[in-house]
Amino acid sequence: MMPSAKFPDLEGASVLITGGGSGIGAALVEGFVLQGAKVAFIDIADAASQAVCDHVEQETGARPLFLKADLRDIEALRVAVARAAEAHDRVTVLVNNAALDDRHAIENVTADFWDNNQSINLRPHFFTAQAVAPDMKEAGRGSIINFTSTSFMINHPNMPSYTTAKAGIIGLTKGLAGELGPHGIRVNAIAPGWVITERQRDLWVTDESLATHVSRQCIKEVMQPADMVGPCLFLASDASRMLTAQTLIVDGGFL
Ligand SMILES: NC(=O)c1ccc[n+]([C@@H]2O[C@H](COP(=O)([O-])OP(=O)(O)OC[C@H]3O[C@@H](n4cnc5c(N)ncnc54)[C@H](O)[C@@H]3O)[C@@H](O)[C@H]2O)c1
Repeated sequence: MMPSAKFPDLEGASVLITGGGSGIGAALVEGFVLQGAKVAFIDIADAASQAVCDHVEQETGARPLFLKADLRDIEALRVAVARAAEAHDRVTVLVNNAALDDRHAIENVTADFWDNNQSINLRPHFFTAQAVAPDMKEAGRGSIINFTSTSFMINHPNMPSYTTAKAGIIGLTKGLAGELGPHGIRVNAIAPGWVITERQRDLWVTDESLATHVSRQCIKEVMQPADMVGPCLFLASDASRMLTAQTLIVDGGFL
């Protein structure tokens, strides 16, 4: 369920989201559009992203801007950021959401696998921030929200490269917050617990694993992508004006 809260300062704001073509990112696209923001999103998946645009337009009457790019390609990422600013004015809210949570056994990880994994799960977070920073500095304000994960806090097995990147995102968040704070730019992270997206259902969820997980949450409900929207809007808006360099854990009280 989308949050009922309204954040008037987000109306007309230029928002850029990575990985908006499915899962949590698609919910974020819709959530910001519902606030009246001008939303662009970067994704590699064409058909899924067009479907998100169609759905959001049908629901809200406003069509988000889909920018097809592979975030591993820094030059393509820079072009996409520039196109978002051209279309919607300078980006003042950046949400680094895209990721790849492929499972991997330690003994099978090659240097190429490791580098490829980091080039999706950690590296773009820096380079998108670098690309939007000049415009945010000029505006004298900005909010950058990086999606990390509770997976590394709960010693999640089977994906050490992913969990390494997710831990790194917190260091990056703090480092950027210190550097950009004097310009009025805030940088925070959101650490979701288990959010049941289509991909989770297709690949990793079993009835048993989900029931066990939910039983350990304080709130005994399966988390949905829309549950990430409210915390993200709050961090994007001036309601959180003095909140920076922090990580909001949104896990239903699992930890
Ligand atoms: N779903 C969960 O349970 C969960 C838990 C903790 C953290 N998170 C974090 O929340 C964020 C969103 O997760 P999700 O589950 O919705 O992910 P998802 O896998 O469902 O969606 C990720 C999106 O990123 C896009 N993407 C992947 N690689 C890309 C690339 N190279 N270039 C451009 N786009 C690319 C995909 O096409 C997809 O649309 C991620 O940062 C994830 O680590 C999710």
